[in-house]
Amino acid sequence: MTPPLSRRPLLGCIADDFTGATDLANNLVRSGMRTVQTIGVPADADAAVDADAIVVALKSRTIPADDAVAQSLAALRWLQAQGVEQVVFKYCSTFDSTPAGNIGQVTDALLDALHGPGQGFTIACPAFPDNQRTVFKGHLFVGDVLLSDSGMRHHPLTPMTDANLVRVLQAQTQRRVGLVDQAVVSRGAEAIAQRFRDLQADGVGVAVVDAVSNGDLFLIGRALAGMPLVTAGSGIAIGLPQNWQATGALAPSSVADRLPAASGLRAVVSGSCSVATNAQVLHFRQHGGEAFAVNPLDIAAGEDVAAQALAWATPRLAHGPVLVYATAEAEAVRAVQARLGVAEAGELVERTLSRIAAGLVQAGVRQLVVAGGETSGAVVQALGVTQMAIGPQIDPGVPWTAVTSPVYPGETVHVALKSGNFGSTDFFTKAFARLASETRA
Ligand SMILES: Nc1ncnc2c1ncn2[C@@H]1O[C@H](COP(=O)(O)OP(=O)(O)OP(=O)(O)O)[C@@H](O)[C@H]1O
Ligand SMILES: O=C(O)[C@@H](O)C(=O)CO
Repeated sequence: MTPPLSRRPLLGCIADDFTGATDLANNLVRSGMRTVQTIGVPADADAAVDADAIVVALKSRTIPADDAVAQSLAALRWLQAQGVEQVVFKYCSTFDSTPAGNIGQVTDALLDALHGPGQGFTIACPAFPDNQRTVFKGHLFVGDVLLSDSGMRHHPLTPMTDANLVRVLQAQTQRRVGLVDQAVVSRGAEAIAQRFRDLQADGVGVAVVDAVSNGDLFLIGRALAGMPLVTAGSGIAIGLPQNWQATGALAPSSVADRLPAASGLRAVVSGSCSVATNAQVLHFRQHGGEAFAVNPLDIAAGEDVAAQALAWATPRLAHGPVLVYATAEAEAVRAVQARLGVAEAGELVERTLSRIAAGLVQAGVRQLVVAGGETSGAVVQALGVTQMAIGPQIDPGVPWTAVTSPVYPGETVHVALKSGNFGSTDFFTKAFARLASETRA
């Protein structure tokens, strides 16, 4: 049964990875929506969720497109059962995908489900200016360089070698892809909405939308009022809540959840090989942090690397946060992939890091930072997490959360899921200081 109107969430979101989900939930909370994040599609179809927005976190970014579509449609059906008015399909601000998927394929499936086969219209807008992701003339920039000139060209699973999003998306979708460029966006919400109508009349099904500032995202957000499906990065959260605030359906709520006080031991598990994470690992080690490097070739050779890492970490945990990392520079990653295969290398490392994370929590870690979206997905699943409450922001896109897990009933485990490219160089030390100061009684 659909929950009563007054308790219905307004916005339902489907995120294609777990760090991306907390990133979106964080931005929604900061923009005035009480937000609940679930891990996977909850089993209870009729659960009444007391929140303005729900983010369903999937791990569907790099799985086969058919599986990603099936999981996304299951999430859509569950969100529809909650009575949501609008759905956001959230992907990476660096548009992580390949011609095999999954952004275009999932977008097609969601549009088909909402509007009928081949029908409907939506946007694609990965812009997140607070994290230096901007879209101009359909081209995605990371800081001052094109996506294809950024570290993303070496991504282990989804190397991004073309910054032209119209071209990238057209290779993944059956629908025609169009563009709403900055000249239109700067003219305001009505001009943007008119351009949506014109493009749709011309047979376009998905429009890449330029955005170079939060101001653009506000204007785009207004033009998205009533659009059943929006596909975007987390930046879009800045512009959507205003539509319900304008109708009175949403009372502005102020802040993220106040999380319980931090306690327990501290650790970082990192499987991200991004430029930012490599710098963060180096910074942690150069500033005296204790660190254990996981070598994928040792895992492939049959060594019990998880047991070795835990034996190394256990006596050190009492003295401060420890770091366990597979993070490596692009050249080293390529060498490993050449030996083991891309997917196999990724899976081996993810499985090992998630066993290590579970072992660390078993050993008393209650403050855990995880770096990397795929890695976070594996870790959160290994910890049996079902829900995450969003707390204080460490850096744009990365909040602390308090997790609910039947594996740790009654325990507070604080977890921060850091997207590969997010966070300042001193993130791994700053994060714990932030949690201590923000949750102090
Ligand atoms: N040394 C390594 N060699 C090969 N693969 C590795 C190595 N270290 C990590 N990996 C794999 O690389 C992938 C990194 O993806 P992950 O999503 O965790 O990080 P990211 O892409 O930087 O983060 P995000 O998705 O948040 O941007 C994982 O599958 C991980 O297991
Ligand atoms: O949008 C981003 O950049 C992040 O939320 C993310 O999805 C990284 O995995």
